[in-house]
Amino acid sequence: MRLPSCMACVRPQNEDSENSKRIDREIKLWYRNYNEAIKLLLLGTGESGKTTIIKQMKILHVQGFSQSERIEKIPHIRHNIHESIYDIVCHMDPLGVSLQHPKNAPAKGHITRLGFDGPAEYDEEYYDRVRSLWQDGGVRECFRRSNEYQLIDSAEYFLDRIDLISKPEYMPSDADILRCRQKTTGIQKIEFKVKVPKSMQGGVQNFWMFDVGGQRGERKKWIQVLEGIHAIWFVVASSDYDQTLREDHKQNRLREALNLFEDVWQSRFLLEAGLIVFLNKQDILERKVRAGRSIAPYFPEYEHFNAPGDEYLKTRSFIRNMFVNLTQKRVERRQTAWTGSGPALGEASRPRECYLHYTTATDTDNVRTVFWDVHHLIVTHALNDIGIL
Ligand SMILES: Nc1nc2c(ncn2[C@@H]2O[C@H](COP(=O)(O)OP(=O)(O)OP(=O)(O)O)[C@@H](O)[C@H]2O)c(=O)[nH]1
Ligand SMILES: [Mg+2]
Repeated sequence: MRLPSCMACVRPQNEDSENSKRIDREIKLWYRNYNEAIKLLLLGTGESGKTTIIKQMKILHVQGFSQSERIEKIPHIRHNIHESIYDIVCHMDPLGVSLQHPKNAPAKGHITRLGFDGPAEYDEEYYDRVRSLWQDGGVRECFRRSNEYQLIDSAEYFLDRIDLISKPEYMPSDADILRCRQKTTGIQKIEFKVKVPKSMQGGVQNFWMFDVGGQRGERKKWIQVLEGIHAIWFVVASSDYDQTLREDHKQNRLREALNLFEDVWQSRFLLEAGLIVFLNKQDILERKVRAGRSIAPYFPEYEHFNAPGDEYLKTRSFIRNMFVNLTQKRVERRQTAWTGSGPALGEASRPRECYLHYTTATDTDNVRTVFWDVHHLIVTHALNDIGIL
């Protein structure tokens, strides 16, 4: 890591050695304070779970969600209900799926006419329509085929809770906030403090965690936060193997994650940053695979892959393996939409390592465990960088 240029000019000319030592001490102290925070950056494609991890950091390391923050989420949660039912019913005709009960046709027509934005007011009449549609076998059939169109992951979670959410006194729980889907645009930062073990100089360590939007149109903003990052958490929606991107209906979501990971791994801006991959959405992956939806039609290489365990364990090992393989490929510095072009700056000052974890970002206990596993690694990496360890 380089000294900031403002620090390079504090050393006076013709200093005596005592003075020099004092100034060195001051610089080191100043440098410590200046770089006090360990900077983590969450990267990954759209809907992989980056913001959900930020929310977990708020639950685990800040004071959680205040009453006013919970109230702020209510319109977004209600809109998640609307966009879920809207996207399902709008895809029934294109997929050739009919309503089980023709009496629900007026409700379907009404929801479709409301458009994506939804009703001006979420009243009892609106919720009754959504409720009867969600109980219709045809709507469920179209929901089961949601990998063939774009539907938020929390659709079932919120549609199942419509009775609770429709109440005037409804207040979102932590679980509801973790499930609420709002696309990130721009860059957001959360700061928190974590105790450092005594074996590693003790005290308290500040963290700054940056969250960026993962959809293609958002990635050109990433360059603004790459400088001085200690570790990247690269988040992958492992369950997306049979889905296509919202922004490009021809591109498989998991393939996009693999391509993006390769760009990040090879980026000359991130050579010194530690890299931790979160193979996220394990709960959905397990459910899908156990329901008989194999990864093989989308990734034919799976047929030749051998690993112990049942179909789910084998699938998750296969996905892990695809990411590990990319870290073992020869480095080819490439121009990408988000790093621009320019000369390579040389290789990293130490061998690069990549750590992979299976995660379910909506599960606070799981994120707590994974955070403690990676925390030790990140602190070591960062303290090494500033010459403290
Ligand atoms: N079931 C389940 N849902 C998850 C998991 N991780 C994230 N989600 C849900 O997936 C949706 C997308 O998550 P976000 O955290 O908004 O994704 P993101 O990576 O920030 O997406 P962008 O902001 O578009 O880049 C949200 O509704 C989350 O609740 C998971 O492990 N399991
Ligand atoms: Mg986000």
